[in-house]
Amino acid sequence: MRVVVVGAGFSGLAAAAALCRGGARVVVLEARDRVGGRVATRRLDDGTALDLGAQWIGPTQERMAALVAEHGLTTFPSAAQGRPVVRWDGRSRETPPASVRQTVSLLDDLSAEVDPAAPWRAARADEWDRLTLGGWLGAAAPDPVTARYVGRLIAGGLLAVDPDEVSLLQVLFYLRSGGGSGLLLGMAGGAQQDRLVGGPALLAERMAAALPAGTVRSAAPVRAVHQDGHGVVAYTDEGAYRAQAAVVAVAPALAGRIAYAPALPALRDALTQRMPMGSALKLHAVYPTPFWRADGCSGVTTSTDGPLTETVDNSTPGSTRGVLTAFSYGRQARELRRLSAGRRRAAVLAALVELVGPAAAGADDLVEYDWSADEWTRGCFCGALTPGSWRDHGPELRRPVGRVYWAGTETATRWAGYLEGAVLAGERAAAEVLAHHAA
Ligand SMILES: Cc1cc2nc3c(=O)[nH]c(=O)nc-3n(C[C@H](O)[C@H](O)[C@H](O)COP(=O)(O)OP(=O)(O)OC[C@H]3O[C@@H](n4cnc5c(N)ncnc54)[C@H](O)[C@@H]3O)c2cc1C
Ligand SMILES: [Mg+2]
Repeated sequence: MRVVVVGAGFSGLAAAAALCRGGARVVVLEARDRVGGRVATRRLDDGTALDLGAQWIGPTQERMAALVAEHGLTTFPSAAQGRPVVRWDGRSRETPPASVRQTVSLLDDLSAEVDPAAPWRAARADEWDRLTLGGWLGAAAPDPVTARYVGRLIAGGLLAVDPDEVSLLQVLFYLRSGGGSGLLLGMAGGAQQDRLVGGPALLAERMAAALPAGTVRSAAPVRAVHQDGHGVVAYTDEGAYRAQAAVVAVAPALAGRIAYAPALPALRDALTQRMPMGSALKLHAVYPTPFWRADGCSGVTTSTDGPLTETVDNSTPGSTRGVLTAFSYGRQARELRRLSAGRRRAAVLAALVELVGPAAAGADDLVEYDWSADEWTRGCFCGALTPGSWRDHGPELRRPVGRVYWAGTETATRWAGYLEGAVLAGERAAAEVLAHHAA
């Protein structure tokens, strides 16, 4: 059997490997001139490596751990020594008040009622999907500052959206899919625990290299997918690829930009119109040294206000330079995007000064990459359904359309939105193809 995979991100690469193991002949068509999708490494002239896209893996992300080992790579723990700073309504403290833990625990409790494979079946699904996280926090959080902080951390930190543009149900799904807030928000013991030596782009390259020679065609954007009773044809600018089945391993927002013949069923197409990509900016401030460590600070900050929701010490072992990586989400990221590069740099450095002290003004460099402006990603970290969309459109996330199967991290039921979810989704789609079409 011949199968065409659209997209050589982690999901497409994992699907291709699983299909090959199952005896299929596979071609992976990738729009970019590189594999990996939402991962990329930038090397500074002194060798300091910056992960512009995904970078962390952690406990319970078993497929990623296995792939790292299988492809001869290793991890190192994220830097976490020293005191964190919580910027709370204009003042600095070391930990957030107990009201934060209480409010996040309420979310964890509610998420226990959501099956990540079918969130629309939760007893209170309709109520929770009508309500935005911001609306829920307004009533459930004990005070407005707690509401703001939790909104920024959960809607922003997890989905890169504003609390007012995401439903409570979507948030509960996401919390459940990643195993709860303790895992999702954690550095040591959580999703931000480890980084890959050489960066995740290197793993993607090795996954591609392990496929039979010639499997991956890069610089081959798929413009159209046609199907009939006999097979599918994927059209690129260079040629047509025939197969028995196709796995589309891109986010729904991008899958919807491909032309299908026959046209997609109404509900499936409507799903692609209701799952916008998040709005995160990941910015790396590069310093001669990690100066914050001398003050006993970890470089890990969170805040209730300002353009940056969180920062981490992202310095790399082997480099003497200090890297402070900052994240801006939703509306704050959109406001930063509207500024000129010079003004954005000034705004980011001013925010860093407030978080870690005056030395933050002396950055050698501020390295940014805007995934929202990248035509083959269009936003990050992932896509999320808009409020009110789960009941009618959620069931279409993984439902095949004839010979076309859907992968990509957005379709995962475990670790959706993460590299782990991407791999699991690719392997699930591959299993569906192998089960329905004779090898
Ligand atoms: C800044 C940032 C930070 C992140 N941090 C983390 C993290 O620390 N840990 C974590 O686990 N996850 C993180 N994520 C999320 C993670 O990157 C994604 O979940 C994962 O990479 C998604 O993989 P995918 O294969 O589903 O999609 P993608 O990586 O988007 O792959 C899709 C591929 O399809 C290609 N493509 C698109 N359209 C077409 C077309 N028409 N024809 C052919 N090819 C096409 C794209 O070029 C791309 O290569 C982060 C993401 C970003 C951007
Ligand atoms: Mg992919």
